[in-house]
Amino acid sequence: MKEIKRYTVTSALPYTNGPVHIGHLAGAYLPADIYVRYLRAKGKDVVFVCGSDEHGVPITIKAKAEGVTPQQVVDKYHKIIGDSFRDFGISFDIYHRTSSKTQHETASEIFKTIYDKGKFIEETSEQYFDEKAQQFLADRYITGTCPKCGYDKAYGDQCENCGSTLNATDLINPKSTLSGEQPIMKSTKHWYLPLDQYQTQLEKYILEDHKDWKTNVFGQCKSWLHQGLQPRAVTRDLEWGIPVPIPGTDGKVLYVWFDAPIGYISATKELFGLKDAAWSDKHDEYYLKADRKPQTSAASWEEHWKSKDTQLVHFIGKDNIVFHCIIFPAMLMAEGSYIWADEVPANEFLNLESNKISTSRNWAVWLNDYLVDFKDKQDVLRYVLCATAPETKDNDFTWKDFQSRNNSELVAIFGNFINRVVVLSHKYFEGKVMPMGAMTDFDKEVIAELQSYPAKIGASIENYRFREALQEFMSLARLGNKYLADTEPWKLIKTDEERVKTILNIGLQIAANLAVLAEPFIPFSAKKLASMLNLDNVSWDETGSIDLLKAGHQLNEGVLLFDKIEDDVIELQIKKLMDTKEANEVANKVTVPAKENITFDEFSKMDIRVGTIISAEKVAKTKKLLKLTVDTGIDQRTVVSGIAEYFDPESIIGQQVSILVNLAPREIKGIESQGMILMAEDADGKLRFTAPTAKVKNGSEIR
Ligand SMILES: Nc1ncnc2c1ncn2[C@@H]1O[C@H](COP(=O)(O)OP(=O)(O)OP(=O)(O)O)[C@@H](O)[C@H]1O
Ligand SMILES: [Zn+2]
Repeated sequence: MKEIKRYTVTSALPYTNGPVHIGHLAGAYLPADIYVRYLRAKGKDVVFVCGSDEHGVPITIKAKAEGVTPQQVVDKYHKIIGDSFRDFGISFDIYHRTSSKTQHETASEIFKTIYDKGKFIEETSEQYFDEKAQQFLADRYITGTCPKCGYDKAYGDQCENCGSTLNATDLINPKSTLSGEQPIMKSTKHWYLPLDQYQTQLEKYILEDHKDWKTNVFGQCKSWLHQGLQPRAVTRDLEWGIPVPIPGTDGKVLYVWFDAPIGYISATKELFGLKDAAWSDKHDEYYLKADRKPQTSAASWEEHWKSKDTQLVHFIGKDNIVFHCIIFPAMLMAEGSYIWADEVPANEFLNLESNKISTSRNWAVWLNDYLVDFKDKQDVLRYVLCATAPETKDNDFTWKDFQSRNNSELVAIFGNFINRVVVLSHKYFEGKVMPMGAMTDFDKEVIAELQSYPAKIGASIENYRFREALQEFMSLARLGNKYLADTEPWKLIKTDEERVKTILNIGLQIAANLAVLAEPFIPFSAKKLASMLNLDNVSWDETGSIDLLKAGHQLNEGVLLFDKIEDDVIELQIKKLMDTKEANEVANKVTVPAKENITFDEFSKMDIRVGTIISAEKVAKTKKLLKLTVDTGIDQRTVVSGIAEYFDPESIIGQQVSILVNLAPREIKGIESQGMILMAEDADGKLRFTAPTAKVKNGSEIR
């Protein structure tokens, strides 16, 4: 085990083609933030860096679609994303961006070093070219069928269905996303990182030295290495990006995945460069903390990237594993002077109400929207996303679960305990901490349990088991709640005030411990609680003690930490999602092609009439069927119709309908159905009656 002197913690650079959603948070940002806040509370040296990933094809596609420049696209989302991270309490030391000068310099320098060492392969090859757009088609400029899984919307660099990393030339039936045309082949020169030459070194690095990585991460790496690594192009024929830093390469830029991870390095560089003079000038631009410089004694950014005693930790989602565990380390191996990731605690994916979160389909809970709709409730989302984080397998976020975790855990357990102990202290002892008297055996048991929590929570965090850590934390809140419920100070106050002093002292010590231990998870509430308790500057290592608040210490007024979230608030969010779903269905619905021609005689065989529904009831034990009685003008007959999901029986009595009366009767669920009601099916799948625009006599023929 290496001795760790300092930590460099990174979260995946969010791609600036949209705001951040709850999937991003659960995958790469919230766990990192919890980890870093914990390290800070432990007094460790740490920098936490991130920034916007601003290059690459999707940005240029978006810019084109919106009629603006790529720079305008990234400026817009850099601000939306940066603001929302800050307001959500993601405590980056710097939120940088890859379009910055420092990034251009750093990425160019690293490329140049590898180039000068002769470690790239230079190769002219045939690449797809769109003749209409006069452009080479890299990455997302080309789509086609994935050769691995057959998905027909795979991109030139990756299949989002099976997760395979692809080369554009692997695609079956390639099409340009610029013109929709089939591209031609044209030769062009590119630089390749020969990953195959690093195979042995990577195998040792991962398969031998990092058997401790999370199973999902280790498993993916193993399968990559097992397949055998191939050289990978690290340049592209594009305008938007970091120009290839060698002469005669006009119109070529660095591949976005070569550029992006270097963003972590340049962010750290920028941070250290700003330490003095420029510190206050750059607060807004880089989301620096006015009140807190990074907690590190390192003299330069290099110590955080080149020292063997630095622990480098990348927080990412599962689709980024190969880039962080194989490609980025291989780049740094080729460069030669950097350390490689020590830990890559990648998460699986969070889904939303059983569907994959998607920026393009607007199936997401957007952080910037959440912060408006749930003002001052950052901690509720932080709590729920941590409690349900997809640490070992994909997981689902639902609004009902969000509501119930708030109401039955945060409000009913944690909030309730804090409220009781603070309110009672004010009521009985003017908000003063009373001295501890004789302890009962139960008191001693509770205190012993309290003492075990900081180490348990800490160990879970250090092992990247944030859900478990949060559960331990809540167990301590539960312990506090139970302690008061069992000792019932509100009853004892009439007979034994001395005993109540001890009970509330113990209760307040638990509350004070919770204030410190809560900080990594729910920092806004931790701060409120600490201020209620008039508690400051307690470090993680001081917790577990029953001496955090001295006898005679004055508490401040109590405030509620959490409040109940009502049904209507949740229903509104669910409705938003339903509206999105409907809009997507309508957008995706293709009109069914026309059927084959028929003769007039064939048409005339159908006897369609106008009738009126005169009674309707649900068919027992079915979801879809209604039993209708229809006055057809000829007779009154029974029709079984599959419309129960769309209409209440009572609401359709009196409705005029079109009915095919000479359809041969048939038995449905034991009822003879004599005819068929004609319905129109809308794009969203909803059924509507087809009826004359004004009332007509029952039995009128439709011809
Ligand atoms: N649903 C999700 N669950 C967990 N992690 C996710 C999810 N979606 C994205 N991530 C992670 O968030 C980080 C930033 O993602 P990035 O900006 O690259 O967006 P993305 O993966 O293209 O997502 P989207 O397609 O939804 O915009 C990455 O590490 C990615 O793995
Ligand atoms: Zn695929």
